[in-house]
Amino acid sequence: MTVRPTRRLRELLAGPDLVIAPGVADALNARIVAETGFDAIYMTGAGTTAVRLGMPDVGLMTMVEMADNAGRIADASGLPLIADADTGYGGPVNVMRTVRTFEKAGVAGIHIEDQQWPKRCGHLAGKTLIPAEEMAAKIRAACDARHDDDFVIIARTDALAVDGMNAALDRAAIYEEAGADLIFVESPRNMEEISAIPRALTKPALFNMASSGKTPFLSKEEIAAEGFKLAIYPNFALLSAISAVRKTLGELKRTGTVSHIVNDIASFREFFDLMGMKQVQEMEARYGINEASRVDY
Ligand SMILES: C[C@](O)(C(=O)O)[C@H](CC(=O)O)C(=O)O
Repeated sequence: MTVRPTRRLRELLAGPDLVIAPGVADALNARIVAETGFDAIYMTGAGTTAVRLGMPDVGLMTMVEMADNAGRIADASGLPLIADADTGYGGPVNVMRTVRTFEKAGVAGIHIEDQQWPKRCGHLAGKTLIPAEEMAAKIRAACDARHDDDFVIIARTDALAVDGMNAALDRAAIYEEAGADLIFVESPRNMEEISAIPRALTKPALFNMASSGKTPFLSKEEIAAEGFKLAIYPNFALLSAISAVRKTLGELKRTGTVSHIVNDIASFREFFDLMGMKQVQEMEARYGINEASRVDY
């Protein structure tokens, strides 16, 4: 019997190692995360907004759009997925529906944050917060709503950038008390702030290895040594893709041909292998259809 993704995430979190979850915004990149051998995966909200809307992370995606995207990533990767669920998309009753919708999508856990809606990327200026008690009620509602006790609820606070470290840690304690399984203190700016976070908590801590440069770029050993349990790398796959696509299209525009770049990019074969064409052919063979397609591609 296959182990539920929620159980697998719980087992990873209970294990001795730092859990590393590269972020993606779509099913294709989810395949690459699985192929590379990671144990867990993250759905970035900033990346999802970029890929689905071509817009910045300022609270434009709806709950259903986010859960739909998450379901596709969970399916394509086969890995336990931690998904960005922004603010939970409303008050406690909205949060309950959010939890159930993400659960149904096959997600293993979500983080919800204490920003006011419309929220913005945690590494941008101009954030505003809801009161800590309001957020605590949302965390309680999230925990009550889950059908699967293994579904992981992560409370994120954006208070550090708004009200400072003491306020952020006070909020973290309130969210722990409300039942959060993990705590995500957004955008620590230096080693002193980074170190203070896991030390102050009673629950495991999430480290956001964001690309903004506001949080120092730490190695997995350094992140683990500080006492964090889960590290997300939201946008590095997407940022790599932007550079690669720009280079390829720039060459096409400049030279009018692709002949000189085909060896530098993924081949047609690699593309279909990555998408699971071999497995599709096996299924076709098992069900006796499409004899003609069972050739090498
Ligand atoms: C974690 C995050 O919410 C995301 O959308 O992935 C972003 C990450 C980023 O923009 O680098 C965040 O607000 O930190």
